[in-house]
Amino acid sequence: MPSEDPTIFVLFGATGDLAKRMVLPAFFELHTRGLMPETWRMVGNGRGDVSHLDFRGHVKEVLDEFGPKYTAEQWDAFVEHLFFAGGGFEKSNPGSLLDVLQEAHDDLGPDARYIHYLAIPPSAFIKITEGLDEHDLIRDDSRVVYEKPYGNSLASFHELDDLVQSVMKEEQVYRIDHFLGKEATQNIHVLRFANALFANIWCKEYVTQVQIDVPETLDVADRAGFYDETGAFKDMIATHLFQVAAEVAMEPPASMRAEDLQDARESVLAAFRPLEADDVVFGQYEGYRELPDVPDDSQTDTMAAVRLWVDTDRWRGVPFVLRSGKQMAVSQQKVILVVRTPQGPLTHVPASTIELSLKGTGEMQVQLVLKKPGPDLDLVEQRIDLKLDNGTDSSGLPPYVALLHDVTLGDRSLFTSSAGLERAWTAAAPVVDHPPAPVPYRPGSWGPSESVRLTGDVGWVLQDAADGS
Ligand SMILES: NC(=O)C1=CN([C@@H]2O[C@H](COP(=O)(O)OP(=O)(O)OC[C@H]3O[C@@H](n4cnc5c(N)ncnc54)[C@H](OP(=O)(O)O)[C@@H]3O)[C@@H](O)[C@H]2O)C=CC1
Ligand SMILES: O=C1O[C@H](COP(=O)(O)O)[C@@H](O)[C@H](O)[C@H]1O
Repeated sequence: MPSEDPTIFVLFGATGDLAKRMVLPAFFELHTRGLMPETWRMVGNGRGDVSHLDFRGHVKEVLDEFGPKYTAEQWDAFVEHLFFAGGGFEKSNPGSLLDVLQEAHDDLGPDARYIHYLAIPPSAFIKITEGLDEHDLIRDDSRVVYEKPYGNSLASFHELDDLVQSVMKEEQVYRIDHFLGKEATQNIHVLRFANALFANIWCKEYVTQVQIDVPETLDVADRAGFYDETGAFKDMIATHLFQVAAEVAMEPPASMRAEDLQDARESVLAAFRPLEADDVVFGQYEGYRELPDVPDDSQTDTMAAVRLWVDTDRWRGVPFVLRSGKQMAVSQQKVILVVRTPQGPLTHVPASTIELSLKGTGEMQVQLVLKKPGPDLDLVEQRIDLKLDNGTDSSGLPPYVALLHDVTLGDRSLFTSSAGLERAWTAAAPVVDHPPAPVPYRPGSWGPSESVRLTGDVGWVLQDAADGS
């Protein structure tokens, strides 16, 4: 359902990497699916002087590389909405943005609302926010989308958020964490709250460990400068994987409305125990320091694993073990609940697992212990595989498309809140303040073997399955 409000999107960082891979294709997909507001314009912004025509050419190239297949008619209908304002944008110098916005208002009317999207490096968030305030571009109906990471530490989170809260209301802020926008992440709620089979075992009495394992084969060569300042812990663990952990660990919300879901996530984030040194292992792949823009003595983590404790009655004593890294053995995104073995007549039974893949529309595997057909009571492990789009005719919306759509509709349920992020950075603070030295690992491996210690007797489920152990 599209919004009826005439809308001017301002895309800061429109020529950048994220815009190219995700945001511009998301605009196109929303438009071709008929989900954009009825009247809209997008004004790209950047520091260079790019004509409207050149920007349109750039967007076409981007779509050819990263977008869905499209027809000439679809492109023609889309391109007329695209404009560019160059010369940068800040408090002391707005470049050409104000003039280009005036032209947009001449077309869409003086009351067209603004949706600002900051697809720029986090170091520029403050400068652009101050500029928006100075030039009266945050009105009562405006919305502002911030990319992640929203802060790099508890202190920098506060510095940014204090400014943001002073120039707009919390309801106007959309802090993106695209893992919350994944179809499969949203399915965690439904799987759990719609099926007693899962609802009843979603607690410490039945689950012995939760693993959120996101190894990537990707390297960081094309964004090494950014990555070296960030590292795996901040890029993935304290951001995306903490939010996914909160989705898994939350208490049932009062309803599925945005405020109730956010409340449930915030409450459980407050129960994340600040990490201790013994709960963290950092790795760095061999060869990383040879990349351009990476110092020879870089201590940046290209892999991080943590054991997180969630101090609620539901989860006390159950480790949530989170791992992610670059140049690892496989690319997977799994939430794995390791289920306790029942007390009963069968002994030495392997643990069963519930595995949820966060990729695409999601998949679920349940690993069960069954009787091997035959005269003896031999046990065998079997997997049930379920594609979560099975039996439906819908492929869902990719995360950036879904989240941008939610921004146009004013639905903040899949965005992080100020209180929630403060709690996440508080739990992460001991590691941010005193990061451990990274242990070297071989590219294409599972990272340093030291991380196995965090999983206790369980071991890394994904890794053991791949190794056949
Ligand atoms: N790339 C990715 O895969 C992902 C990125 N993100 C987040 O998205 C945001 C953008 O990332 P990405 O696109 O990779 O970054 P880029 O380095 O590509 O920067 C985006 C654009 O921002 C503009 N820019 C750069 N520095 C400044 C500055 N100091 N002041 C104003 N504008 C500036 C540049 O445009 P110009 O030169 O035209 O001014 C640049 O093209 C970041 O917050 C990042 O963490 C999140 C998930 C994934
Ligand atoms: O935000 C980020 O996410 C990607 C992984 O995203 P996905 O779309 O493949 O699920 C990660 O590779 C990147 O380092 C990080 O900045």
